[in-house]
Amino acid sequence: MTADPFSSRPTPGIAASTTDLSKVYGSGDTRVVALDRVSVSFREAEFTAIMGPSGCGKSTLMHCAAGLDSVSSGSVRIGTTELGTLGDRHLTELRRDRIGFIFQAFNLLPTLTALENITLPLSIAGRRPDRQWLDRVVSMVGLAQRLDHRPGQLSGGQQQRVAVARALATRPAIVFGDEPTGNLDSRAGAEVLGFLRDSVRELGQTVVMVTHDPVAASYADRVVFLADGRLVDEMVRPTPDRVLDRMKQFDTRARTS
Ligand SMILES: Nc1ncnc2c1ncn2[C@@H]1O[C@H](COP(=O)(O)OP(=O)(O)OP(=O)(O)O)[C@@H](O)[C@H]1O
Repeated sequence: MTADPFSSRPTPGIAASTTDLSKVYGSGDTRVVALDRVSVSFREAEFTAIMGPSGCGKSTLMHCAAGLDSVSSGSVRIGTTELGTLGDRHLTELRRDRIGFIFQAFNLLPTLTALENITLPLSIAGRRPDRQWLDRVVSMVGLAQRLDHRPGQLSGGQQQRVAVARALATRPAIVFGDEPTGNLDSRAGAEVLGFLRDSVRELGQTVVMVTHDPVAASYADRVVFLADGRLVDEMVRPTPDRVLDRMKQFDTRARTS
């Protein structure tokens, strides 16, 4: 019998989850265990930051959870759908229709206007934009006056706002950001983080963001900490100082072990 990815019951309020997720790169001398049996849930309408020392597996976790990378063992769910049961075509459709992505590099198409970039995922999917939703997203990120501009005519912060609006345009089940403010100065970064938080508070979006910046993490509702490929801690209602203190413990441990 073929496994039906839609058959099993979802856990209410969970937008995405991993169960005993492991990811191993290479083999023999070059074998790296990037993730070691990580089980984590991302609740709906919650903003989660993933933190931890460099090389601890943050990006790998995000890429596996978003179906951008294969897993070595364990499972990943987006809503009710277990990604391991999907073939390539269904996985591509799921990424396109149900996941929004924001990367450090804005990844906008230079020849398209801001509006065309924002609606591109919908155009590719052959979907009509939900006008009301689009208007809310565009006004939330403050781009109403810039929709006809091309990326080259926008500042870095404005370009990343276009990328945020593009990620939200399809009204995805979950938005994943990999260091979304990594290329921005602190003011533009704060704006983008504010918009991500607003998308959670005002629009009920679910956002998961990888960051190394305690200030960025403090915009989240919850921070999960990875170390050496394992989930080691979590913090609710983080502040920059508390996150910084927690990160310092990793540094101390690394120096004394
Ligand atoms: N394609 C790959 N091939 C081999 N090893 C990899 C690959 N991608 C990542 N790794 C290794 O897996 C581990 C986790 O990498 P990952 O990029 O997820 O860490 P990270 O926490 O995001 O790091 P950083 O904060 O420095 O970006 C690291 O040891 C890394 O060297």
